[in-house]
Amino acid sequence: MIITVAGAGTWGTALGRILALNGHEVRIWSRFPKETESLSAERKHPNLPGCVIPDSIFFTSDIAEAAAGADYILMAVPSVYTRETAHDFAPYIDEKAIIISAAKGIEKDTLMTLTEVIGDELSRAGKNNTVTAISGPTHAEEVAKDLPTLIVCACEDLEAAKKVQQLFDGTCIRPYVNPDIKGVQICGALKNVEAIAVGIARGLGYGDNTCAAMITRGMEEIRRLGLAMGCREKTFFGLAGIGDLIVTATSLHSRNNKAGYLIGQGRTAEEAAKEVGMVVEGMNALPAAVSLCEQFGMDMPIINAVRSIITEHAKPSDVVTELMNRSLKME
Ligand SMILES: NC(=O)C1=CN([C@@H]2O[C@H](COP(=O)(O)OP(=O)(O)OC[C@H]3O[C@@H](n4cnc5c(N)ncnc54)[C@H](O)[C@@H]3O)[C@@H](O)[C@H]2O)C=CC1
Ligand SMILES: O=C(CO)COP(=O)(O)O
Repeated sequence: MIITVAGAGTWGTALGRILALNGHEVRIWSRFPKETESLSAERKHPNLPGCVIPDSIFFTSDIAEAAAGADYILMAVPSVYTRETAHDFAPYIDEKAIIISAAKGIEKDTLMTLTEVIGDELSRAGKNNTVTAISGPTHAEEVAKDLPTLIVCACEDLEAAKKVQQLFDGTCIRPYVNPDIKGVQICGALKNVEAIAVGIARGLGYGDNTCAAMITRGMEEIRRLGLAMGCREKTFFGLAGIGDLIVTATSLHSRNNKAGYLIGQGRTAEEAAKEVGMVVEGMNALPAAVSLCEQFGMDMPIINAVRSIITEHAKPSDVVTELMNRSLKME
């Protein structure tokens, strides 16, 4: 199969590498010629130490060249660039190509999932390609080392989801299928905000009890919102749900967890994001998460706590005191 990866960050590169090693013809596109030229020449990614990029991968910053004849377009740019990238790719995408969204986020102004954003741009260009999503506990740094990893391939069209599943069969990634494409993406976007909260708790010096409690209650608030949005309950207890929240809230690879830790240690959100130096999707997703809570009338105390700290500059320790002193409830 010909697979075009849009996005030459750590995730696009790690996915491109395993798909190329699995026998597919892989092209990786980045908007920035400097990035593609350096990756093509060096065959290594600055943020994936020890990972060798196969010689067979072709890098380009030319969309027409990247998309021509591709069977799959795998979108791996950060969520805030998904719409413009889908818009720019749309005219060049083959009508039979399946789109795979690998980024995690919700569009701030429309509250669309990223597959909805991509579908919207395709339909504006007169296209109706099937759009799928992949998600799960998947740090690029570990996939780049071929460590066993599990994902879900999500699409209401199960045949399309199974085709995406087939692409990964034989790699270090064991792929499952999940028809609940909305639930999978709500989990992927919101777990990043919850992971910032857990990172803040760590940065404040709290212990494993606190972190486990926040992961558990964080998942519960995502589940409540997801159910109100019509998602499948099982998704929240699966790879894209609790699986991804656990890895993001506990892994030293996690940019969201790291940004939260730095905030807990006293940095501002801007300073923390700068220090992390890669995309912190939980910060991008925060406004949409807050809007969804309001729209669906949901009480989401941990997401609200992150909002108070990041957007209202509340003192993290005061916010934790407030959380602990909320009225007593049934679990
Ligand atoms: N890194 C990981 O372990 C995983 C990341 N993801 C998701 O994948 C997405 C991408 O993340 P990473 O690869 O880690 O990001 P990254 O921070 O490594 O890379 C950012 C990339 O964004 C691209 N970019 C910057 N401005 C752009 C623009 N205007 N248009 C198009 N591209 C632009 C750059 O080419 C750069 O390579 C995120 O949504 C992330 O949540 C999902 C699973 C795992
Ligand atoms: O989505 C991810 C792991 O599944 C990556 O998380 P971070 O963006 O926090 O590194």
